Order: sequence, then structure tokens, then C-alpha cells
Amino acid sequence: MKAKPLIDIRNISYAYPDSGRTKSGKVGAPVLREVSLQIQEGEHIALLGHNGSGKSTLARHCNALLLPDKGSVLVAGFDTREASNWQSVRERVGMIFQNPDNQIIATVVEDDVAWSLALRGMPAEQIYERVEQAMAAVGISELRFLPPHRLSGGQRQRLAIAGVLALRPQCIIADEATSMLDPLSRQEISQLLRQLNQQSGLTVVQVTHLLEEAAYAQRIVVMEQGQIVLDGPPAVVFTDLDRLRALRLAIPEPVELAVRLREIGIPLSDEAITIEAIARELEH
Ligand SMILES: Nc1ncnc2c1ncn2[C@@H]1O[C@H](COP(=O)(O)OP(=O)(O)OP(=O)(O)O)[C@@H](O)[C@H]1O
Repeated sequence: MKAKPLIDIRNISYAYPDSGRTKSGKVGAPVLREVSLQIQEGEHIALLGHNGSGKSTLARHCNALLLPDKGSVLVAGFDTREASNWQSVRERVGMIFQNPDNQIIATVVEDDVAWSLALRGMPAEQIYERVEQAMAAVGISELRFLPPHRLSGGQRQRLAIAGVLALRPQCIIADEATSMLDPLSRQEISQLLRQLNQQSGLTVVQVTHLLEEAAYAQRIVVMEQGQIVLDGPPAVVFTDLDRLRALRLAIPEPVELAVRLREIGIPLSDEAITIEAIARELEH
């Protein structure tokens, strides 16, 4: 029997209160249209789609920042429509966003990781232990006494992740968390999220418009016009490149390379979608 999903999105529709109102006062087309998605504990999902497809709106439903007009979202069984469940939901699902500065509050790195715990009235000893662990997990322990504004963009995103990890969530949703970073920092943050998933079993939902980031996830979910149009493991999703192009997603260079190599007779499996995987297969 399949385990109960950590996040169970059941047939939700959503329109922003001020979106698409016509002169006659009618609300326009919903931004989410009857979306269902089950996220199992321990999964690493890449949520993809072109600009405006509804990724962020869906992500914000997963920790009750937005509530569905129709349908329901259950997080570990807690229905987000009940205000009394919001704390339980947000303890389980943490979010990081494009701009880490919007989540940084304190003037010193370690205080910033600690503040949400202090806010919950946690004993000092427990706060200390959690802050140490969270900073170590994201590799910022040596930056602990610095003011956050002295950190690079990538380091500030790590700090935002540490702040969420300190709350010990079951799931972290990274909403375009790498899009403001340079290519190297982008890779490092993606790698960190992967590591947290693989080593700590943290459920990770990575919202992105980059297929190259998604190639490393276990499951790719693609949205278009407020609906889920593709859902499967990367090796399967990448078999239909025409479909991905039609969804206005840029095909990653390693995937194009694998196509060319197959064309000249080098046998590569469908799993050869990252440079590492291609190199592994060529070695054997
Ligand atoms: N606060 C808001 N009020 C009204 N409309 C909104 C709001 N936020 C988003 N929208 C609209 O909802 C639609 C979906 O937006 P959403 O941000 O969920 O898409 P997305 O796939 O995450 O896009 P992007 O990659 O550009 O962030 C868009 O048409 C957008 O203009």
C-alpha cells in the first residue's frame, strides 16, 4: 500500500482576488485550474513551467500562504483551509524565495538562524543546538558572527535555508531560489538542496524554469496555464524533447549532447541527461 502523501493537493482551483476582473466585475480565468498533486515524504521534485504558468501560486498553497478557492490541500493530514492548522502546516513545510533578503531579519548571521526559534519560546540550549546544526548543514558556521549584508548572494540564500532548517521541517519549497544567483552559486544551492534530500531525507520541491536544474530531481512536474501537463522521472520526461520545447522550456546542453552522441552511434541510455551521467556511461 502506498504511504499517505506528505502534501496532498486535491483538485484545487485558485484566482487572485484582484486578477482578471473585467469592467463588469467578473473574475477572470483562475490561475490554477483543478490541480491535483501528491508529494510523498522524501521526494525531490522539480516544479517547472514557463513564466506565469502558476508554479509559485501552487507552491504557496503548500504552506497555507494561499488557500484554494475550490478543492483542498492537506499537509500531513492537516487541511490548510482551517486557520487552526496553519501552524502545524508551516512547521512541516518551510519556504525559501528568490530574494533571501526578504527572509533575513537579524543583524548577525547566527541570530538570524535563531530568531524564529526564540519567537516560539524554545529553551536557549535547544536553540543553540538547532542553530549549530542548521548552520553546519548549509556550510555557514564560519560566517556566524558576520552581519548578513557582508555575505554573498549564495551565502545569504544558505542563511535563508538555515533559518528554515532550524525549524526542522519535513519539506522545503525553494521558489526560484537560485534565479538571482550567478551560475556557480546557483549550482551550489541546487547541490545543497539535493544533499539535504539525499542525506537527511528532507522532501524538496524546487520551483524553477530551468530544465538543467530539474534534471537532478527524482521527479519533474511541469505546469502550463495553471495545470499540470507532465509528471514523471527526468529520464522519461526528457524523452520527448519536442514537447518540452513546445512548453517553452530550454533543453539543457547535456541532453542535446546525448542526442548528438546517439546520432553518431554511441549508445546512451535515457538516464544520460546530466554531464555526470553521460561521463559515467561513456566510461563503461
Ligand atoms: N499577487 C498576484 N495578484 C494577481 N495576479 C497574480 C499575483 N501573483 C501572480 N499572479 C498572476 O498569476 C499567474 C501565475 O503566476 P505565478 O507567479 O504563479 O507563475 P509562475 O509560473 O511562478 O511564474 P514565474 O516563473 O514568472 O514566477 C500570472 O499570470 C501572474 O501574473
